[in-house]
Amino acid sequence: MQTEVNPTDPLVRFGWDDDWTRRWAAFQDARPEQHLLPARVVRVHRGACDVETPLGPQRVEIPAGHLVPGPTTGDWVGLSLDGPDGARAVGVLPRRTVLARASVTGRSAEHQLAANVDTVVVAIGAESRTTLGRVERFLALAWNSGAQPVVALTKSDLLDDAELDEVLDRVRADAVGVQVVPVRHDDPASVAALRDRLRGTVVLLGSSGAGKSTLANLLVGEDRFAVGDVRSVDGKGRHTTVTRELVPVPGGLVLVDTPGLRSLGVAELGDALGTTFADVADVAVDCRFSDCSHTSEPGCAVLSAIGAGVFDQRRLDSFRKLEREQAWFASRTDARLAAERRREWKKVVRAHRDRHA
Ligand SMILES: Nc1nc2c(ncn2[C@@H]2O[C@H](COP(=O)(O)OP(=O)(O)OP(=O)(O)O)[C@@H](O)[C@H]2O)c(=O)[nH]1
Ligand SMILES: [Zn+2]
Repeated sequence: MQTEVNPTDPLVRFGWDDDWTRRWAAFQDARPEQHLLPARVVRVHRGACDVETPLGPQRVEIPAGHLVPGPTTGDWVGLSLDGPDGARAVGVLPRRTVLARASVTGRSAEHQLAANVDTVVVAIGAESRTTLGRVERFLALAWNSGAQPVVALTKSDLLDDAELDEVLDRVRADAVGVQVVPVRHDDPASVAALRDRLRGTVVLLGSSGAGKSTLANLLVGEDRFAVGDVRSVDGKGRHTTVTRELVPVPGGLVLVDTPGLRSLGVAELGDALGTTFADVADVAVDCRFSDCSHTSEPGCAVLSAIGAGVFDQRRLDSFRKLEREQAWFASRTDARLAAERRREWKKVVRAHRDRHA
């Protein structure tokens, strides 16, 4: 008896699903003359990537500028095996989602953290009194990527029941449309409850010490990620996971390990800001003036809602802060584009002058 072996089966552990089968068929149809293999980017190096292929892991060279967009962790790529010097990536499959942030260097280019993420787990230490503004920022980042956010309220064992209920209420009120799940490392049932809400490729985001590595280990079922007060001795400060990796989780998830996001900028959030602050945005449509700043205008529905206790002033402030940041980012991007246009224009002018000199 013969059973059909699907050549992409080994990739299921790395997130291959029916949707990717379809996307892959379209990708191949566009390149009928090539023999291609699908592969997922597990780790990105300068000029090369580690990928997982149906034949196992492999390192492929990616010459600078060879692939646009450059592959990022989580991308699916097409590998050609026809070349003289081993596997070569010929293209990146259209992405389902992209998790990105404004670059740490302050330059205006977005910094891509991971591609094709389905679920973003925002880890918040229940005991940490994390400013909720920070949570909203992580949520906005998640919504903006196209992935579904879920909040894990970690270390819930550090609070008594009454305290936990209070924190849960507070976080649930601010995480509009997002499941908030309390977890603790000594309670497997709490981890299972979280896991039930995850699907596909999963990223853990959260402040340093929020318990991401602990949670990752619990999900994977082994101690793969360094936990806790490990500090590097190179003087650079904290020890965190430095390479992003895809780790298959038993039961069909793929975990992307991201280093602690220390300076988390908000790139162009677009609609994501409105989704994160759906409660405020829903009310704001009832303001008398369409450009209401919700500070002192008559007929401001947002201020009325704050007065009536629908949400608090802090939430509005947080919304405004992220809005300002977004506007700043957009202006930086505009400035950069304008500078590029000027440079292009100078080239044109110079070429013109040279021709007529
Ligand atoms: N009491 C308690 N402590 C926890 C729990 N989860 C994590 N911790 C502790 O919190 C500390 C930080 O946990 P990590 O998992 O390293 O946090 P992290 O978010 O990965 O931190 P970075 O790697 O710096 O980003 C460690 O000392 C953990 O032992 C929990 O459920 N309960
Ligand atoms: Zn208003």
